[in-house]
Amino acid sequence: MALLTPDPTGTTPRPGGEHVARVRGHHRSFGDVHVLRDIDLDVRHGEIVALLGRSGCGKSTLLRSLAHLDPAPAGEIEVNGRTGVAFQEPRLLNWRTVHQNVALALLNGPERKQRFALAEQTLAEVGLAEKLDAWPLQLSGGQAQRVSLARALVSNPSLLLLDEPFSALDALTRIEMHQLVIELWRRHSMAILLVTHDVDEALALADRLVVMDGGRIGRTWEITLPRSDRVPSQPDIARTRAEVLVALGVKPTPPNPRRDPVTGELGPSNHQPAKRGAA
Ligand SMILES: Nc1ncnc2c1ncn2[C@@H]1O[C@H](COP(=O)(O)OP(=O)(O)OP(=O)(O)O)[C@@H](O)[C@H]1O
Repeated sequence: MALLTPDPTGTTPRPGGEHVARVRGHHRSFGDVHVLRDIDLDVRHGEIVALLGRSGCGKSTLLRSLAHLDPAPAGEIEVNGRTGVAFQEPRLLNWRTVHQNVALALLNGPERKQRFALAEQTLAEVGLAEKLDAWPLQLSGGQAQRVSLARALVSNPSLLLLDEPFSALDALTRIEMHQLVIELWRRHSMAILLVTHDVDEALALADRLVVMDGGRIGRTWEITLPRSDRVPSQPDIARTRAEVLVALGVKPTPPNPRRDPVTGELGPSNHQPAKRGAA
């Protein structure tokens, strides 16, 4: 049975229940290939869940089901309220301005003036108030991804779905985007489901980490520390990081003793090669 609750009109009130999304027994095949098997997943109101897994394990397929982008979902998929989606590529319309790109996400919603006012407000939230009239091709990769975030947020979703939205960005821009996501999450009281390959990104952003393996949900870690305390609690984070990597099939890294370049012996060395001509 497919139980879908899309909200194209944007009129569904915020639900009082515990879960913003609830998936039960979801499976998905493409021809003979079973990509998702018997998936159960809950996303609670206001939490950030990171979905990790090796390439091809079915993360994007699950996210597409939650975003109502899959025409053939199987099992029970219930989403309370609106969803917004941002993908790895910004997917902007190059023949529309930044302002128009964001306003278009509200096409089935309020009247034109309000659509553009909401788009302007959301673009200001992502730091692009000055770029309303810019064309997508005039933007940097980070700016384009901010527009994509604004487009996902403008309808005030209760569940923001992010499919590796920062993986193509440079490291510094990625850190800025993480800070932006946390700011937006605080302001918009929404839940976020983040698909990522990056364990450190997941640890930096998520309240809960879910690992997928072979089309199934595997282990889950609750990050119980308040977000503000997360940075000082490095031992907990390091342990979870190591466990997640093992769950992803990455062998634990052995200690990395330095091999003395001259003697070949293992262990830290302050050996300085002798200067030419020294006695
Ligand atoms: N429309 C489709 N038709 C046929 N096969 C598909 C389709 N969409 C996805 N698949 C297959 O389903 C599997 C899972 O794809 P999916 O994109 O969900 O994986 P993923 O975990 O998100 O991978 P990545 O991390 O590399 O993005 C892959 O083998 C993919 O080839």
